[in-house]
Amino acid sequence: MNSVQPIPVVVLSGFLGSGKTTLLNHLLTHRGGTRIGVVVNDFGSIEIDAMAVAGQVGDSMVSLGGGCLCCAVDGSELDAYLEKLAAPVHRIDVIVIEASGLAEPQEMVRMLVANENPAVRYGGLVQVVDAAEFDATRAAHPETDRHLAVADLVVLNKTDRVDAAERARIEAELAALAAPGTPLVGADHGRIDPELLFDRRPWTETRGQLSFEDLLAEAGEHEDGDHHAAHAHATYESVSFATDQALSPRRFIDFLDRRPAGLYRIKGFVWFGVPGHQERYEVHAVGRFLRFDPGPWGRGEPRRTQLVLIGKGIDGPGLLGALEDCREADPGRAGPESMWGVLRYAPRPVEEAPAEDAPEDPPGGARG
Ligand SMILES: Nc1nc2c(ncn2[C@@H]2O[C@H](COP(=O)(O)OP(=O)(O)OP(=O)(O)O)[C@@H](O)[C@H]2O)c(=O)[nH]1
Repeated sequence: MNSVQPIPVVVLSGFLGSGKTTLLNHLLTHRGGTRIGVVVNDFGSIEIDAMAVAGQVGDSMVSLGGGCLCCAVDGSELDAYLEKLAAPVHRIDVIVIEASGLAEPQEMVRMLVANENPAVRYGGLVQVVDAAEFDATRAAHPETDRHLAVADLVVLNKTDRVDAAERARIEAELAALAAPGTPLVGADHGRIDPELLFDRRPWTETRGQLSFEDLLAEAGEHEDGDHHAAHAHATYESVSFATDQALSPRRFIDFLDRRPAGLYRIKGFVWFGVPGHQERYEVHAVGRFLRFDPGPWGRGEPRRTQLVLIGKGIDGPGLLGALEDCREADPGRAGPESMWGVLRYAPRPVEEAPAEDAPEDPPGGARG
């Protein structure tokens, strides 16, 4: 059985000039030891420094050429690019697609969800909004509202260009346009915490020996850390939860369904212990987007649940209490139907999985 987890593919969408490239540059320079694969329309605006620091120049960078990504590339072409990026030799941890400012994000999401390559998985849709141009963009491009409705995370960028009252007004409008519970993050020059989108590996985890490039990037991180990165981190809170008891799949899904909008990200793994579903379920939530990836436990690895929750203005003790209430003392008695809620958010069973471990047909797709 293949224990390598599929690489999440995050789509960065937003109207022309909203700040997608700026945000992508920020992610590239604050990625820690994480290796980011990038798919963009053109490299013109990606800072060469960021690319060099990220060690992404060369084969793992893929340009789709000019024009609108969705229109210019059909599904099979995108699949080929993703396959190239996902080749084990690149050791890519996350792929970010910067959709052209004119792209229909739904189309991109559809292509990714339909992608049959087991090496990648759809990882959520981030919609970047220009605070200063919000009204003008909506008036000229009514499809903006539709794009907001399908976003998993909304980034209100260019907050430096509006005053507090204007920002509050736009935030209220965005909350009404986005699906209920969609988190909204404010940003100045795209400076969001990269942890909202992917796990940042520490340098030591990915490198045996630091190369010159790594040292350069590390120095850059520390230098910058005093300003942007540290600032971004300071505005978020994170809470950790761990238990050796199994979690009730029904209660955990209920917890996730009711998660507050300020809870931007959840990552970790869960042990449900339900007969036929003894795998380790990796959980990954970005905003409203939710995904479970079942996989094998390591040899001798204790069965347990470990989660990190990241958000702003979240009630840490309340969340931990709610997670404690999800614990299940006797998971062996649960029927397979108790897993349906979880399996709705899991990918199709992998072919190599032993028959007795293969999940039943889930009653829905993997989209949250
Ligand atoms: N004042 C201000 N300017 C910003 C901010 N974010 C980005 N910009 C500027 O806005 C312009 C457009 O930003 P980009 O990151 O290129 O936007 P984009 O969405 O990638 O643009 P397209 O590729 O044309 O769709 C650039 O001049 C940025 O420097 C911000 O938060 N505040």
